[in-house]
Amino acid sequence: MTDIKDTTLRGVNLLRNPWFNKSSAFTEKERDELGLRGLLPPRVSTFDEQVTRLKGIIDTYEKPINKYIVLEGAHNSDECLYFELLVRYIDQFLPIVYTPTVGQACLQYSHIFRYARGLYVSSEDKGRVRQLVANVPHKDVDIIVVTDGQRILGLGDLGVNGMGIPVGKLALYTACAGVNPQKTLPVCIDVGTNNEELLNDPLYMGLRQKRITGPEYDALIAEFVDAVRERWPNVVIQFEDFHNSHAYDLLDQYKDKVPCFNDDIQGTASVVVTGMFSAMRALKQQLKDQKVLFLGAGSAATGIAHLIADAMVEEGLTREEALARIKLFDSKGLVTKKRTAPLTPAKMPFAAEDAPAETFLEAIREIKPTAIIGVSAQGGAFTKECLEEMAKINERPIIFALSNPTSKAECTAEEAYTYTDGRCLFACGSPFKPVEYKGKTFVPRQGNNHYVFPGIGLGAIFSRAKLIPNEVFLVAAKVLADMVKPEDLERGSLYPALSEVREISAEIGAAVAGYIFDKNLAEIEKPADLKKAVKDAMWDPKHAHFIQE
Ligand SMILES: NC(=O)C1=CN([C@@H]2O[C@H](COP(=O)(O)OP(=O)(O)OC[C@H]3O[C@@H](n4cnc5c(N)ncnc54)[C@H](O)[C@@H]3O)[C@@H](O)[C@H]2O)C=CC1
Ligand SMILES: CC(=O)C(=O)O
Ligand SMILES: [Mg+2]
Repeated sequence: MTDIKDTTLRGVNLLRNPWFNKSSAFTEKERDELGLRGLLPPRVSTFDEQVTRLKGIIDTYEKPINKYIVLEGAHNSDECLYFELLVRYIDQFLPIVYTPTVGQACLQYSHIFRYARGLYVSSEDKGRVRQLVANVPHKDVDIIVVTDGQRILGLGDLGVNGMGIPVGKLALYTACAGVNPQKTLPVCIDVGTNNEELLNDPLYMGLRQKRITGPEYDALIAEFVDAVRERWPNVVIQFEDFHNSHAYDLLDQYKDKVPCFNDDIQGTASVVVTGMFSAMRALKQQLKDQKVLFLGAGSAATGIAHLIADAMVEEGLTREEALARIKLFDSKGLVTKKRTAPLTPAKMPFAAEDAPAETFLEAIREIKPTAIIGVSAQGGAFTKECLEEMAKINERPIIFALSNPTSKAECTAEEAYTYTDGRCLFACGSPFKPVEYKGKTFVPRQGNNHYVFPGIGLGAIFSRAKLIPNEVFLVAAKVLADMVKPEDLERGSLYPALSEVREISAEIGAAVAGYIFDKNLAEIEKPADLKKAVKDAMWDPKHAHFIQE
């Protein structure tokens, strides 16, 4: 037997270490030689038996949040077992460790907290972030997901409670793309919170202060980026769920210096462009002929809008023509050049000359979009009237209700199919069950960055990318689109089944790595068979052997 794990841990310390613990699966010989004899029930379990046992425990809980708590228990006691469960039952457990339940977990984070995981950097740590980073037990870290908790899904400012998101995203890196969990690090930057409810919650675990911002904030982030790069020079940094007021600034500041990306701006754009490509296949139309109206004009909307424009330009439009086909409607109405407050550089290119509409419904009537894309965190904002209007204007309207968690979705799948008389092409941010409408079963799938960020990160890690160019997000969108089968489209699915996600991530990983190699942005030699090399590099959840049997 090869691959013998080397650890100095013995006895109970081994059982308490989630990277090495096999619990009841430690073999007779391991129990003898590692000081475990007597610390476990006598019969050795198989891995399958352990999976069955854990699944059985989780299945006894009805409330998703309780399933989350039990799953996190497993995450923190035996990572292999946790990830095997996720991989085997991805459809069942993704909605628990990710949206929507992770949203609930973040809301309650300081009340359900049991195990510390990852790295917390607070504004009180200014000047000593290197010491904090030195305390991290990981030898190597390939990828960090970092948030400051200010825009957690569509739930707003959750301060340090936002740590649930980096933890969940990194769980997907391992389950969906085979990134070694021992080389992943969730990070929460705590600069305070402006959420009064949390500030008044006696159990809240973050700093009890209003958020710091400005130069002090920038300096803390810079100190953090420098410290992690000093210890792990190739580490990929994924910025996640930062408020719009910081998201673009951070990306602009670091994208040409370190291998990083903003998942909400760039990962989301990639997955939504895939959804549009699939819709084009179903409609037998081209992207360059669409008119897209967004509800929301923040990080996600502008990221998507720019990548859709890029894809339209690839189809032959000039940039000006492409931009003119896209409009944004935000909390102040249609984004126009007539606004008194200056528009952000991300919004500016899409600004209409004038505001012919006060409400979103009026905007639909006026602009006559072929697609509406909701990234506004306004649950129910795609009203019956909006959906009916879209169905009046279009034979097959494109309706993407992408806000998370489910409570923030602009409409449900059922509403979308019902109010468009079963004619719409629909995608959602959080999962919805299949919908029966007039004898047909529609299977809505998620236009959620989870289809792409694990593969993009995998490609960047594999190639030891120096930088992550924006073009890879269109590369990933095309790879994912190619994996959508005619049978998927038949059922109204604009994305492949989640059960294929490891294959999807391997394909995206290879394509992204290929792009990075070709642009001379890789720090290693390109292997002859890149796809095989990427696949071979993926980590599988299998318990280690500690002793030659
Ligand atoms: N499906 C997916 O993969 C992703 C979904 N999202 C979701 O998109 C939502 C927005 O995320 P971000 O763009 O990062 O947030 P953001 O805060 O940057 O943008 C929100 C936008 O919604 C607008 N808005 C607020 N109230 C509105 C109203 N009543 N009517 C019209 N517009 C309104 C705001 O003006 C702003 O432009 C969140 O719910 C998030 O969960 C974000 C990233 C990925
Ligand atoms: C999916 C995601 O990244 C978000 O809702 O923020
Ligand atoms: Mg996000």
